[in-house]
Amino acid sequence: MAFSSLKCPSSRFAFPPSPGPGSRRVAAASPSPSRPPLPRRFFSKRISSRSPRNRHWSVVSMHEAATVPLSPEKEIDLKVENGVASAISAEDNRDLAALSTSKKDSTVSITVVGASGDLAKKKIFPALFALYYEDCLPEHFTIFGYARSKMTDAELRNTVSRTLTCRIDKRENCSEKMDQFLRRCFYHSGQYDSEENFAELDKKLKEHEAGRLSNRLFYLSIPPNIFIDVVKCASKSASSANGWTRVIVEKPFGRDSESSAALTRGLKEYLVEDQIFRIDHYLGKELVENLSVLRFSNLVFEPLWSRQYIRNVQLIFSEDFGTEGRGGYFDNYGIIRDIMQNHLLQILALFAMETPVSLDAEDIRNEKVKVLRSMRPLQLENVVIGQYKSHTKGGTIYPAYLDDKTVPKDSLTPTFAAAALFIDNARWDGVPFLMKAGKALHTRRAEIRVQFRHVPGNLYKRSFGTDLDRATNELVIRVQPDEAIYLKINNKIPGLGMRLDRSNLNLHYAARYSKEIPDAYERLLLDAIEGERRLFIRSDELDAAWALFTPLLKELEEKKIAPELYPYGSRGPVGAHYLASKYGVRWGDLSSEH
Ligand SMILES: NC(=O)C1=CN([C@@H]2O[C@H](COP(=O)(O)OP(=O)(O)OC[C@H]3O[C@@H](n4cnc5c(N)ncnc54)[C@H](OP(=O)(O)O)[C@@H]3O)[C@@H](O)[C@H]2O)C=CC1
Ligand SMILES: O=C1O[C@H](COP(=O)(O)O)[C@@H](O)[C@H](O)[C@H]1O
Repeated sequence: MAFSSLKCPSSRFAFPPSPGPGSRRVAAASPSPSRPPLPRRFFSKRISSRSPRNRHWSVVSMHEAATVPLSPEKEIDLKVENGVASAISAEDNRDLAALSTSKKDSTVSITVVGASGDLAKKKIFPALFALYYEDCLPEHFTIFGYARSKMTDAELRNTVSRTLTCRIDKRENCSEKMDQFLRRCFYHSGQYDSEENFAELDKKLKEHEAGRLSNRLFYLSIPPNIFIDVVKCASKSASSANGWTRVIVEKPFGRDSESSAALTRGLKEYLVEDQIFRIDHYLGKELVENLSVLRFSNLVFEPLWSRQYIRNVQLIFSEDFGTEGRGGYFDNYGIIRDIMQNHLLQILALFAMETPVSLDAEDIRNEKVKVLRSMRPLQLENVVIGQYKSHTKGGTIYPAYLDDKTVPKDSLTPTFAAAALFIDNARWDGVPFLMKAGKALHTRRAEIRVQFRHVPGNLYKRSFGTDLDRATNELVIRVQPDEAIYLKINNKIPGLGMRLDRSNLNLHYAARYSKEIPDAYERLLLDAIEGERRLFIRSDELDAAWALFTPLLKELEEKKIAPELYPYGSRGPVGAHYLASKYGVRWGDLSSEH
């Protein structure tokens, strides 16, 4: 199967890329004076100037050096050898051309490190299968699971097969596709800090790559304390000798500014920034991807996107289950680090950033960093924390957070937090951005709510009364479940009288689009394979995010602030309402007609 015949959407970006990423990539690939040389040869990036032919750049980039026809007057070739970027000579170019005569000559090897774990089984293998089913994976690919657990290939396949689903339901031959997919999955058992074990993996990968140009993706689905060991061994013993090597890193990226910086330093001893794909799976969610489209491609929204028209913005995450089974991990992090500092803050940055120069990853990430750096560090008086307690309902006893055996009996770790954040720039001066995240609440939901100011004057005072803010427009972007975008408007109730109500202009995805929405991990894995970095977190974004939260986290811990208890399955601590009302805000999700 050739790429031209892929069912996979061939251009996932509606607009051509900006002409500029080349220069930035050069900078990223160049070594800083203090960076030690890369342990192996990281080879070749090709950067094209804008031309009609690279309109489908995401597909082109899937094979980078292997797929782009040589055209010296239009393209800059870069060779990155021992960390040093230099132009490729004509002779090199001929070698490269020979090496890359056809895309059939390249292959992608995906190694899931921590393949025996929960995330690998629950998300990564199913996402890879979905990509395979959609013909989004290249013709030549191999998937390796790597972990310490002893397992044969057959055992891995058996385990993986239990989690694969034919999500794309109306298609036939799903079980045949599953068999084909599983035949391309293999397993290698090894230690995470053994270069020797990674060299064995390298040998096996080479056998599968069969002399083709090899591109390698490592997905670190492991606890963060072993990230550096793995990156060291993989880069020394199992990185690609002639194609790209990329590493997807799962959160948490540290616990605070210092540990995050240390992790980044550790990773950068073996990788350059461009090879590091820090994943935040909320950025791969359909409605989060759509945020920029909604805002920047609709005249009815973009001019309203500022303090002039927006009264407050709410970012809400809630789960109707507790931390059961993950208490050990969670207790070390808490809800602020688990959800707010990453998922909700990333959404906020996308929501509030200025218009980027283009849709290029660096342009978008530059704007996100700017807005994050314009934010006021969080203060204790603008934060409420909570922890769920046991609750009995309908004869069922729901456990308290502290009932988890892996959680210390006196833990003060918050399972709920609400916060008011502010962006001190011209666009958002004075507008509260309210965040709320909690476990074991009454519902599962993630949404963005934008409450607009009231229309000046009070023409309809007989209908609205004096509380004009009750009758403002509200835009709701429901990320999950049941994806939707709806706008609350004031409307005349049909009839001879003049009575108003609030009704929704509703874009309900299930009703509007027949296609099933891909899982966030599918989009992100495909992006990493294609080298598209837009939805991954750059290190300066991460620094800015930690700078906002670190002082607060330290203060909470040093002062041993006790969380307000709330019953399992409730709407959370009352303190969250007081916090919102301090800024004249009502949580939109708690109103009677949300
Ligand atoms: N699970 C989830 O829903 C989510 C997970 N994440 C992150 O993804 C990563 C993987 O998550 P998950 O699969 O749940 O993690 P697991 O705890 O299941 O760990 C994955 C694998 O890593 C190995 N491992 C576990 N603990 C240790 C240890 N202390 N030392 C060495 N190896 C260890 C085990 O493999 P073996 O013993 O076979 O070597 C295990 O199967 C983590 O960083 C997590 O924070 C992020 C978002 C959601
Ligand atoms: O990263 C995390 O996300 C999940 C929620 O993800 P979702 O896609 O199911 O909404 C959360 O449960 C977990 O605590 C957190 O680590």
